Amino acid sequence: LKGNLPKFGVEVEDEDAMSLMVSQINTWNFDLFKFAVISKDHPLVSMAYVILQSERNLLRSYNVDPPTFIKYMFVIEANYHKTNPYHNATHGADVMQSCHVLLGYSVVEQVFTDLEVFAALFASAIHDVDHPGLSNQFLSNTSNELAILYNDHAVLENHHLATAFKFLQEDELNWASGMDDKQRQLFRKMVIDLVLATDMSKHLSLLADIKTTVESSKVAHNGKLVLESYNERMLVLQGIVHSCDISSATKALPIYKAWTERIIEEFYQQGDRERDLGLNLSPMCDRQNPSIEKSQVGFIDFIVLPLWETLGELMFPYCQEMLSQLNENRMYYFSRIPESPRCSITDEPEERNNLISSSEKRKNLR
Ligand SMILES: COc1ccc(C2=NN(C3CCN(c4nc(N)nc5sccc45)CC3)C(=O)[C@@H]3CC=CC[C@H]23)cc1OC
Ligand SMILES: [Mg+2]
Repeated sequence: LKGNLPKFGVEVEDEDAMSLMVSQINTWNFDLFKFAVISKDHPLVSMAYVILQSERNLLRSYNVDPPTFIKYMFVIEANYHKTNPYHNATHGADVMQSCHVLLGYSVVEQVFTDLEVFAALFASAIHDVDHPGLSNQFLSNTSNELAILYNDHAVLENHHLATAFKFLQEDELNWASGMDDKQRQLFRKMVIDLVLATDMSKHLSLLADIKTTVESSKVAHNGKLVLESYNERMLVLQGIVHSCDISSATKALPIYKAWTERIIEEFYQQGDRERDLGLNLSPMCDRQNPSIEKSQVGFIDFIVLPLWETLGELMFPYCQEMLSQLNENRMYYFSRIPESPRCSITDEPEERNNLISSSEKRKNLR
């Protein structure tokens, strides 16, 4: 079935503009929003084709029929909700492209087999398919059928995986029929382990395990990571995919701000439903009590920075640009944390004179 596929997997208006973007596919500050426009709203199909076929020639390595693979990716892309401000196909393409950049660094290149690289890139592409724009906690709190089906454990992540693999069962979408059974079994196992590791409730244990590996990891004389067991290799790949899933704050500020606006609007939409249902509002979900700047600083300080610092150690000297961008982005939001609302005592004129305003305090701190 060798239909003549378009150069980028999908028909585009402006081949030159697309070629120019694709020439930047290995850069960290790739503009996925622009790419979504140029690919005529097929960012995931074209990203998957460009990376797996044109850049890495992985489809041929596993006898994957390109037209079948493209048909499958169109179905995956169509099952990302376009109406989600954040968890849509552009996010899937973003995590896949970020993963492609990290796996291209020499410190990990040649360390992982082609099948492991293929599994990590594919897992990134499908890791949020059919995301409802609601959190695991919300699905459990509302006894959603998915929470019942998966017994409140990694509900979304189990659903993304089951959705992606269910489509693979359909003959006209089964691009993996060319793999031998052993490869297909290992590929499936790795993709499952990788997507389940994107569940934020696993973050602290994953980070602790990666830290242990960093301490023990022997970086060979040629500057390559030496990873013995399957578990160690999987752990590093899980760390890479999870880091890419929460990489927004390490990107150029305009890109980071765009992702922040999107996740906050998605959280607000969940909060609107929680308010209507008389449920307690989840953190960061109350549009009537916005805390965007504080939430970003908190997310960076407690989650993103500790993870990326550890990844920076593991992949040293790579990932240093991400860390400096992360600090710059942190300062952007930290310096915009609004003054705390005045408390009652400042209503009395004499008390007000005694209190240094919080912005003056902050100035002194700088
Ligand atoms: C661009 O900006 C963002 C992008 C994504 C998210 C996400 N956030 N969370 C959780 C993170 C922990 N969360 C926290 N909860 C509490 N109580 N305190 C605190 S302090 C700090 C956080 C926090 C809950 C949401 C998810 O699971 C998403 C699905 C998968 C990966 C990351 C996604 C967040 C962003 O900016 C905040
Ligand atoms: Mg997810």
